[in-house]
Amino acid sequence: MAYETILLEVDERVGIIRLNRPQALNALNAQLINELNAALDVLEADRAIGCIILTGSEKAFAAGADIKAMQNFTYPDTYLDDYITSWERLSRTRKPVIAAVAGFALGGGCELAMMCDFILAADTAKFGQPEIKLGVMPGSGGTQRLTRFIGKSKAMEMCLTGRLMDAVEAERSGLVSRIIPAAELMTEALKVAKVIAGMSLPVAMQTKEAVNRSYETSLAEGIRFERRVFQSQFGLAHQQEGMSAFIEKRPPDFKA
Ligand SMILES: CC(C)=CC(=O)SCCNC(=O)CCNC(=O)[C@H](O)C(C)(C)COP(=O)(O)OP(=O)(O)OC[C@H]1O[C@@H](n2cnc3c(N)ncnc32)[C@H](O)[C@@H]1OP(=O)(O)O
Repeated sequence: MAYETILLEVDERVGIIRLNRPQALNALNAQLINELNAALDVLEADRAIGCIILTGSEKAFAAGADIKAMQNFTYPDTYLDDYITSWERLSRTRKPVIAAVAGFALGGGCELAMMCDFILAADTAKFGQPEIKLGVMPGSGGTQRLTRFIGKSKAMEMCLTGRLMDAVEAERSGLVSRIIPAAELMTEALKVAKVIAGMSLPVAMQTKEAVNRSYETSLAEGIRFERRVFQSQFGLAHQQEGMSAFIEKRPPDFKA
């Protein structure tokens, strides 16, 4: 497939998807979401890929849903076409996904970043859910995920006022895992992604699934799930390889 609004590249076992509508600060329209979803399908189907990075430009990860495209939508348009549901494809990605965010991650852009497994933020990053200023509310998980990340009080303030949060506040609040100088963001993201891609792919995917389970279930149920999956990993050759490598004082080779 030829992509126009994203760039897709592979570096060793890492798939890098770069949102690429610079003239509109990567505003998210149907074409971009379709291309993003198609790229995710490609990377998920390729067993050589162990981790995915989603990133944007220096100025904007994504400035939100394309306001010009949705300005004249009617309620039947949004309801009958189930507007925005297709954006959730990212949250169903089974392989680990890192968001590398520089500049604006607003509205749907912040929501896409939160659908990733963790966020590495450049010191230039700015997060926010300013939809209320447009007369609507977040529609792609913002009210739910932001609240889980940073707690009710801060999420409520951000969603009700549209206030933006800088990288320092985002790190302090638990929205991002780390702040990185903007010039080093992609180098560092790639380094982290390669570490993950060097692990056993099934174990990394199961670990992701188990951590995500903690959002959706009781503690007892989550721990039962973790225990069953952990026990099943003793059926993988990668368990033998990982533990033998430790004992033999050599790096593990999880490629096979
Ligand atoms: C409602 C749902 C479901 C989800 C949403 O995400 S709603 C959108 C939420 N996002 C926003 O409200 C942010 C809108 N953008 C801005 O406030 C500003 O663009 C900015 C603060 C991010 C950057 O300001 P700056 O002055 O540096 O740049 P601009 O001149 O404003 O933008 C450059 C260029 O990009 C177009 N742009 C920016 N954001 C969007 C967007 N979300 N949709 C469509 N187009 C966008 C902007 O119009 C301008 O284009 P022109 O040069 O053609 O005017």
